[in-house]
Amino acid sequence: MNTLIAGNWKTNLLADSAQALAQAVRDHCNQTNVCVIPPALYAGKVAELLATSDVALGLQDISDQGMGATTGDICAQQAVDVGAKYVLVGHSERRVRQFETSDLVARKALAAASAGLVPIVCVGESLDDREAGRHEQVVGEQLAPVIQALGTVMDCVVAYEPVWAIGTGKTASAEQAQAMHAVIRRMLVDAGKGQTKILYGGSVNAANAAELAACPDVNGALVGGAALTIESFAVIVKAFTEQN
Ligand SMILES: O=C(CO)COP(=O)(O)O
Repeated sequence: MNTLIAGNWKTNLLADSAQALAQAVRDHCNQTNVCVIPPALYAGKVAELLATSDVALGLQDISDQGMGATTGDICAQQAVDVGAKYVLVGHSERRVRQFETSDLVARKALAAASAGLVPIVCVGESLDDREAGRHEQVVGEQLAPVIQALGTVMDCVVAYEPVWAIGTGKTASAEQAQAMHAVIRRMLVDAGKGQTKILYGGSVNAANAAELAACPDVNGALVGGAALTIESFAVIVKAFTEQN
């Protein structure tokens, strides 16, 4: 199964609903190519619920620093300790609201990989960038420092999430997604990382998943809103699993 379908729960859900959703994913999508990414506060409980399943756990962010004096952060070693396999770095909500630079994102990706986590590196252009025709350049500039920082590390995932498609109900068309994924693929191939999975994220839902999954360079999905109900998430998981 050369695909990955990750549900990013962002800052949604409380303890009870997070546990109920984890149980539902375990019961309906018990596959090694599925990952849930709950709020960090609930990661321990979710990890317990997933312990006997094939579903992987991810976290939404980590510090670029190791253990020590970084109040409020979570370090890579702690993410491993709680049972995480994946960690998102560079989500646009953090690039925009927490002013994260691509250099910081690259350091986070390296911190994750060095601790044995698989970083899911998020890249994506704003609406202004797309309308100005700068989208490929912007995504290239976001990805380049990460590729350089990761060096010979092979176990990473890239998620292309156009900012204008996140939470807006406005998905990139299959053509737009494939075109950008092909650009990303070329960069990865040039760096000797051609086998890296490239996920698409941004208003993926039960209705559009199959069309996106059919794109040759779309190897999975990073799902936000539609990952919060098992009905839609299970349909997305099935669509990508069948294509890959
Ligand atoms: O940001 C996303 C996943 O990380 C996408 O969110 P939506 O699926 O809600 O658009």
